[in-house]
Amino acid sequence: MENLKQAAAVEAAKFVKDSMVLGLGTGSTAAYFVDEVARLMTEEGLSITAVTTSFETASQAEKLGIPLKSIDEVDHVDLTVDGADEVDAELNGIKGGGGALLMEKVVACYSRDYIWIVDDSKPCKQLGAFKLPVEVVTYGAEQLFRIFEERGYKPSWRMRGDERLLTDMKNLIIDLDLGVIKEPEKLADELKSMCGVVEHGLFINMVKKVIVASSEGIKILEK
Ligand SMILES: O=C[C@H](O)[C@H](O)[C@H](O)COP(=O)(O)O
Repeated sequence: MENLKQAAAVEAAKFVKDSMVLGLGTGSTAAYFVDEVARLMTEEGLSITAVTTSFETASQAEKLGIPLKSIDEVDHVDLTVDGADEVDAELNGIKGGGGALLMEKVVACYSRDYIWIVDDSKPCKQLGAFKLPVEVVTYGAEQLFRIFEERGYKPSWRMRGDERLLTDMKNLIIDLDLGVIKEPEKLADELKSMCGVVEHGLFINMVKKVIVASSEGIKILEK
């Protein structure tokens, strides 16, 4: 599995050009891409500026000497490369398994190009086997949890040890166990309209290319 994640990351690095502003994703697959960007800088002399999607990725990039800026300090992002938890045939997906969905979505929104790198366990027919993360402000979170229960969305708090996980942006995550999501766009609209919901892990019509690594090799899915 680790080899596949790395293979997808190395493939994505082929789209990196000198002087780019890169968005660096979060998670075990994206971490290989961050390593690869550092290698391109040191071994091939590329000059890169990066924007990160979590404190965890920022810490990795800093250790590797990749120059970082915040999303508010750059006038554009050329390319963002990130992992995903599920990807369907339309290249819609679920992200946020590592709790970084909000910063990931913000950086993706402001990126000119956006690629996902996944191993072959991630593509699926329909989204929903993976619990859908919803990031909510702490104030009123119990009300949202109760409403999700009433709607049959089987919510659970994202935990870190015995405590509710606080995201990098100091919010909570409620995971919804929805089963097959028949109408992702409708659900996305519903969630976005709920008071106190900051963001959800449905990434619809955002990614242009998905690099899938399997033991057979690399496959690139494009819109
Ligand atoms: O919050 C985490 C992110 O959305 C990750 O990109 C996603 O969970 C995939 O992570 P991994 O590559 O570790 O499976």
